[in-house]
Amino acid sequence: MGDRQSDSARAEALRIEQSYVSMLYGRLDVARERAERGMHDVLARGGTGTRQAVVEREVMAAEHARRLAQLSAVERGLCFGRIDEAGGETLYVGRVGLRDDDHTSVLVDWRAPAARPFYVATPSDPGPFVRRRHLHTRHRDVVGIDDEVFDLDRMADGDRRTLVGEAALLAALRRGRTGRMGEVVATIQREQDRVIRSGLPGALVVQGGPGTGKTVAALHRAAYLLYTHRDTLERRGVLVVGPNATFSRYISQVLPALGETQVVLTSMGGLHPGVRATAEDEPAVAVVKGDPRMAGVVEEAVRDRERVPEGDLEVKIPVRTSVRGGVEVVVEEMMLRVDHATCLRARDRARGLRRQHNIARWTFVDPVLRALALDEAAQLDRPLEDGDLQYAATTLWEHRTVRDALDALWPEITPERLVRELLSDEERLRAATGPYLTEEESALLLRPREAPWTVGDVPLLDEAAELLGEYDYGAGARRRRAEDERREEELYAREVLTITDVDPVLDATLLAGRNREDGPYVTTADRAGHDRTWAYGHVIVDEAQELSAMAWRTVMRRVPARSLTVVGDIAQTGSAAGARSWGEMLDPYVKGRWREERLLVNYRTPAEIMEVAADVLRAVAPGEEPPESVRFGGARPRAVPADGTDLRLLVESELREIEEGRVGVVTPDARHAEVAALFPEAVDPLDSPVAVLTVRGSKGLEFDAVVVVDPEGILCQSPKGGQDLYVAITRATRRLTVVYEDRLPAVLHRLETPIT
Ligand SMILES: Nc1ncnc2c1ncn2[C@@H]1O[C@H](COP(=O)(O)OP(=O)(O)OP(=O)(O)O)[C@@H](O)[C@H]1O
Repeated sequence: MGDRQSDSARAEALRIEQSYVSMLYGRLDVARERAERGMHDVLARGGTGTRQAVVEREVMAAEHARRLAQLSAVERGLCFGRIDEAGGETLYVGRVGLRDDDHTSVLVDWRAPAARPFYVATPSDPGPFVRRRHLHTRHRDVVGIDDEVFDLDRMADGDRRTLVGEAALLAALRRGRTGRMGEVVATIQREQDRVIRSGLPGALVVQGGPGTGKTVAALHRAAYLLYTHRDTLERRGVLVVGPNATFSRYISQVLPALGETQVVLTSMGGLHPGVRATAEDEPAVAVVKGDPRMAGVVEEAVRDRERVPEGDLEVKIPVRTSVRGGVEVVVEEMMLRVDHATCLRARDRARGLRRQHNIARWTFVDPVLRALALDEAAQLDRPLEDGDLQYAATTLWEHRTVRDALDALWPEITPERLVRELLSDEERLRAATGPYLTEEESALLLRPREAPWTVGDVPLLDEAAELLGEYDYGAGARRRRAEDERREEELYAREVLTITDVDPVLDATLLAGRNREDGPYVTTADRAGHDRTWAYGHVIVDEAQELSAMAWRTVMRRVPARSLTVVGDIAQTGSAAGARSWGEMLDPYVKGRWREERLLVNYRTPAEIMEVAADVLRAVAPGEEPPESVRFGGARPRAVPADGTDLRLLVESELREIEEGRVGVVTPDARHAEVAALFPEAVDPLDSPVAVLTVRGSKGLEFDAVVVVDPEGILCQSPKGGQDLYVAITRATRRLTVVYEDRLPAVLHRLETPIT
């Protein structure tokens, strides 16, 4: 009887919600048709007219295009919940705001202030609200409902009869993992909401244990900030820096699913345009490279490229050539000389200007060239008039020998060449590190010339780029001119926007780009991603505990306004050059201006597995408390000896156990290749059902079942081995199996072992 009653209550609730949701999709269709028609009309008007008319047309076309893209992105799960007040008022919350014909709001955008109670009301602090209802939809159908009741007594009778469901959050967390992080707008928790809606200025640190939703909250924060501060952020863009390229792919779908595209996703290894560094340095090398003293080393390396000859400068130039057998040969040469003091003066003047090396080069080259020209004239007994001197100097520059001689003293040089030669040339390295590093530290940096770029090299490249300035100064000037022109057009477009009073969400940057006859259709994110000197409006750094002091210098250069979200967990620091405290890394830039939010609930890993992780954490970081799991249940975490275990069969049985989802096999660095060879089908760490990863490669990811291979090997692989084991264990959303070699590390005593 009771069951039948609740069945009919569910059916009744579903019917009511379906009718409302159908109405919302109707509104969405109307809005889409309107945008499509608008676009069509604008394009039909043709492509000629005054500049004003062209810009106006572009304004409208861009507006309709943006609106269309936004309306398409919200089709799936358009409306995901409602919140009811005691007085009978109801607010539906969804991915976008919609109004009816009378301009009454029928759906509130999740980022709008009005939607906030949907996320923050709780039974202990409900405000005027009595119930939160989650709606689950498939395509356009409402297929499920979950209710959270704050105050049964204050609910209207009709509503009380149609109460249904289980906690929406737990349902969301139980789903099998797909290999891509999804958005969680429907189930954002109160503590996460505080992070998401925290103000734009200053640095916000989001500290939280594994699985507390730091990443997911930070990405929703990006969407919230772009919605709330669109004016500032759309022009400047938002940069998200993750630990590696796989992680960037893992999170890449979250923001587009929220309708946001103005975001650049990259990793530390990708922050220097033109370089994709993936290799990692040995821990001892990483510590030296990440040390702030390296800024001095790079500066010294640049100074080392600003030399004067030991004595006078001597350069041979050809005086007479003849062609023999079709080849030009030098018949007579002369030696030109510039005295040491003149060279020294030229260098000191060029350095004194405090301009970047490649730009100051001309201040050095010019007087030396003139002195060479004067010497040439004196030797040939050919007095030079004032105007002739410049000409003679320019002519000398045509000689390869002259250019080579001056390049040897003050070369035009790229950051890549500077850093490569610094790290592979013992003499250069010694000269540059001398004032800053010990001999042992310096020796650690030396490597072969053909060594691949490492992630730790990127801050050095960035530092060098800052000090060197543009390579090919002429090209730089041309690019800057083009940028100025573009900026002017953008300003013009903005004015038109104000005059024509169209929707302010229109991106004038896009508009200016479209106005250019030559340029491709370039978004802010596109332009920013290719420009090392781009100043972003906001920067989000994930797994931020791994960044070295030098890496922070690189990141901070990208955000002069110092508006940042710094996401991480000090207890998970795996890099030897990483953070021991947030203050240590952030104080040099935002002392007194950073605030911390803590996330304390683990949404990923069930309590049984977290108990095992907690033992590991206590051993490496006494006093640190692991986050509390929101879920119990699942299989008991277990340990099996490697001897007598077929790893392939074990993984296959794990795949069967989870039915839907993925298995992650986590190994010590040294055993990765050997284990990966057992699973040739595991080609993609995100898309294959099985992924074989080192701990570093698994950072930020999660798997339904995790198999940790050789825990002792992980513990011993670096001074941060304990933290690594903690990270490996906490990747699991449902099952954990540890495969140990000779004996199980004592810290894992809680695991169930086979009875022997
Ligand atoms: N409010 C929520 N609703 C639904 N799922 C959530 C919520 N918060 C977090 N999750 C889920 O919990 C898991 C862990 O989240 P996330 O990866 O953001 O955690 P994290 O703190 O960055 O973890 P780690 O430090 O271990 O990388 C993800 O699957 C995420 O989707």
